[in-house]
Amino acid sequence: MTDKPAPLFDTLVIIGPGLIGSSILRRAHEDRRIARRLIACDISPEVRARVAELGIADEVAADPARAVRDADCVIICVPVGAIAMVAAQILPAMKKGAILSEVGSVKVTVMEAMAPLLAAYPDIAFVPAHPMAGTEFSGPDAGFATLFEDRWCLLTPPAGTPATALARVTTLWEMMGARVRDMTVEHHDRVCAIVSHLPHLLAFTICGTADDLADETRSEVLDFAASGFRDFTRIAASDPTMWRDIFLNNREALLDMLDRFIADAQAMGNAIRTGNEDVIVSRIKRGRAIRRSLIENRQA
Ligand SMILES: NC(=O)c1ccc[n+]([C@@H]2O[C@H](COP(=O)([O-])OP(=O)(O)OC[C@H]3O[C@@H](n4cnc5c(N)ncnc54)[C@H](O)[C@@H]3O)[C@@H](O)[C@H]2O)c1
Ligand SMILES: O=C(O)C(=O)C[C@]1(C(=O)O)C=C[C@@H](O)C=C1
Repeated sequence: MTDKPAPLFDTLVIIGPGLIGSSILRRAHEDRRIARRLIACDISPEVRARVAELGIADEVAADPARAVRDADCVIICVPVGAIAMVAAQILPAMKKGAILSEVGSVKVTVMEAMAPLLAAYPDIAFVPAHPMAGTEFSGPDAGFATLFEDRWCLLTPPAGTPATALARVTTLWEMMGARVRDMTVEHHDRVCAIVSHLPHLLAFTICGTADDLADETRSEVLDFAASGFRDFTRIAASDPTMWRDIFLNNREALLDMLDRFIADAQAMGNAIRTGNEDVIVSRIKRGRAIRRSLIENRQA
């Protein structure tokens, strides 16, 4: 008889088991090679009760400092603006050698807020991660075990991160089904500004613009929304707290991408105004090519 190999972590703690946190829990609950013991901790009593009902964690806790005491790895899955506050609550309680991670959609400001906290705990390895996967839904009911399948997970380890900690977090995300890439926090925030944050800004804005139109036009928007507009409304349905935090924390990169977008949109407007078919057609062809390459890379 062969002994079963030890799981990647003995105790894995998820703080904030919403869409992302509960998806990690679901996957780890299905695949017990990831962790022997799963603990979920949330500030909301309703979320805690729901996670207990769903049965996706071995324990559900209210007090973050108590929840992390035995953890080998803690992943903070709360909105970007609350990550450092949660870290300040748990770092003093974590054991030496443990790994602290988070899944926030913005990295520069999180790293700036975390650096002074982490300086007091040199024995904790901090390995930020960002799974490029999600939906417009939030909360523990929205999660699913295959959310990260074939998606990218971007890691932004600070200089000096122990190689073993980085390797374990890489393995964790690979076991979640993701493909993993390391990058700097600055590069991460610029990439996400164009591929995720600007598209959401445009979606929220176009829905607002349509809604601001006269009553008669608004009814037409609703009547005929089973079209291109509908695709914008999906991401425009996303959580206000999460997106407020993303926009305010990735301010510079997002505003830079917005300026570039406005210039390009104006160029397209000019082409339409002057009847410049070549510019119009080449833009459309570029869009089609990008869509095709996403499909080929299994990202659409
Ligand atoms: N939704 C996405 O598509 C997506 C994708 C990748 C990364 N992210 C990032 O992941 C994080 C979580 O997003 P989500 O969509 O899972 O959010 P969510 O709203 O579904 O879940 C967040 C959970 O955190 C809890 N929470 C909030 N403040 C807390 C605190 N101080 N202490 C303990 N618990 C707290 C909430 O009660 C909630 O259960 C965010 O930082 C977001 O930017 C989101
Ligand atoms: O698919 C969606 O609904 C998402 O909004 C997911 C999405 C994205 O923009 O791609 C949103 C925010 C994240 O940080 C990562 C992924």
